[in-house]
Amino acid sequence: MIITIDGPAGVGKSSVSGYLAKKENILLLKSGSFYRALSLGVKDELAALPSGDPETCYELRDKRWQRLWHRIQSVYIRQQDEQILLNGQDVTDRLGTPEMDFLTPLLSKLPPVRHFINNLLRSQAEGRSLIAEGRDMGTVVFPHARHKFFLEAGSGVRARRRWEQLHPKEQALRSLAEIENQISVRDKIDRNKKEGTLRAAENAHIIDTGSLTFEDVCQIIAGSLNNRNICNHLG
Ligand SMILES: Nc1ncnc2c1ncn2[C@@H]1O[C@H](COP(=O)(O)OP(=O)(O)O)[C@@H](O)[C@H]1O
Ligand SMILES: Nc1ccn([C@@H]2O[C@H](COP(=O)(O)OP(=O)(O)O)[C@@H](O)[C@H]2O)c(=O)n1
Repeated sequence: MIITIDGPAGVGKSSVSGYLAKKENILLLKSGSFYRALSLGVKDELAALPSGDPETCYELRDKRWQRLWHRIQSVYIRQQDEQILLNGQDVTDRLGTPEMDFLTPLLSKLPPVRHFINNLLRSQAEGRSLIAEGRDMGTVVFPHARHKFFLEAGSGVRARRRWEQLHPKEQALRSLAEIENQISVRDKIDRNKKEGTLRAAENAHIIDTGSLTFEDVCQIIAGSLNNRNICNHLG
């Protein structure tokens, strides 16, 4: 059984899918973590590009692109339990930084990068029951998934949730408006990708989480899965 949960940043994908995967004792594949790990792996090459954006050199297919592509193909990413290993090293705690928030959409909008990660995700999933969360799990990576969900909420609500996740020291340094702006920039890139566009699959159950609690969302999904064992202590 494959369950997909897609949606934009801060909408609740990772917390809801993490909870459900634990309750069901099935694999959770966080596709964003794979894109983030790849960005971390080629961060120096990205920084060397003008404006740090690889799109131009990809379109020109020039030497800089060949160097970057060669480097991408040499990166080895694997999920082990809940950890993400980059070339054998646990990098899970290094993936959620503002730098990775910025770099990852720039890399993930390139079609060959998406094909590279899609193959990795499918190979991790082979023959297993799982929840896959991200942007295009229900539309591209697992189009035949039995259960598809798409979470949405306004950027203001999502920014507040992200801000509340920060340590008080970081909250003092970053305003809500700055975080909302960064989320909107990321949404724009993710919604305008040539491939793997952020959008709901036609047969996805769309849930607006903006005015719902975490528990509400879990219950709606559990109800839709028609599985009383999931979230049963919540209801
Ligand atoms: N329905 C909800 N209402 C309020 N807060 C939520 C809800 N769902 C998730 N959260 C909280 O919002 C924050 C962002 O959620 P997260 O699951 O990391 O989003 P995403 O994976 O979509 O970026 C987390 O602190 C999470 O606990
Ligand atoms: N299936 C996916 C998942 C993530 N991504 C990219 O990776 C970035 C980080 O994804 P994430 O899921 O870790 O981000 P959050 O929604 O948790 O903030 C996104 O902004 C996308 O650019 C993607 O292109 N396709």
